[in-house]
Amino acid sequence: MPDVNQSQAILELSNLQKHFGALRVLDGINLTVPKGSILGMIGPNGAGKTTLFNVIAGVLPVNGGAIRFQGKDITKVSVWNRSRQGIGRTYQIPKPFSNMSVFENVLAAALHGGGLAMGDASFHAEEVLEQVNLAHRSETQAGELSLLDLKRLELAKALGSAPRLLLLDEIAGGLTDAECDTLLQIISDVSSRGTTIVWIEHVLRALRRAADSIVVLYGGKLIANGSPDAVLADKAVKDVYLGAGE
Ligand SMILES: Nc1ncnc2c1ncn2[C@@H]1O[C@H](COP(=O)(O)OP(=O)(O)OP(=O)(O)O)[C@@H](O)[C@H]1O
Repeated sequence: MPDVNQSQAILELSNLQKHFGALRVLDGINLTVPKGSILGMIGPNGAGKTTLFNVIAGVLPVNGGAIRFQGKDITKVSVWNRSRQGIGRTYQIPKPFSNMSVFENVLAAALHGGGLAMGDASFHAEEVLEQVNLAHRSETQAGELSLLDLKRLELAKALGSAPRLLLLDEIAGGLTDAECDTLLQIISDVSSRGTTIVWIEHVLRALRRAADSIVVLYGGKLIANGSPDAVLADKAVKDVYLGAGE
């Protein structure tokens, strides 16, 4: 990753620590995410990737270290406030309100996550559904969607709060190659509109195509950080991760 001075950084993690009892899941994470970039994150199962997202989003408190977002220390800021400040996320297992329509799900995100008033939230929800190509299913109950459309909805819900930083947690999992390409197109469009993306993903072909750089989490630390080609060719990375098979 190129050197980034503070004005170009949207997110800065300094010596982050997160422990579950004796388990040091995050053990001194230092990371600077440049504004406008797509940063891929990989690591073996259980490495702590989702925990890192939970810490950045404010769902879990840290045991040490600091998180700066858009130049401000947000280490002790509530999850609700972080969302209002511009941190959005998707979940590994999408859990929309199944009995609500697609539109209502995104509207709820815009109202609660984004803090928009009803009129603005409604307008924004329509825009976001256009952006992820789900507008034609606005009135469909979320529980009736195909996997790809569920992923589109998960993305739309995250975009509902108009994030400046979007955390994607394994959004390409379970899709066919063609479906993955469709999703990549949408994510690339989100990025080109100025949203910074940190993307945890096991589908490496997706990161290879989309990411500006990739970091590898292992043993509580980031053991690699560089261009997709360099990181995925790195011997230490292959040993701890790719050994499991791409
Ligand atoms: N709330 C919690 N309490 C105790 N241990 C937890 C908690 N959340 C996660 N862990 C543990 O922390 C470790 C990291 O889990 P995490 O889900 O962050 O890994 P991951 O890298 O996202 O894995 P995967 O690729 O399988 O999604 C695991 O050993 C997990 O069991």
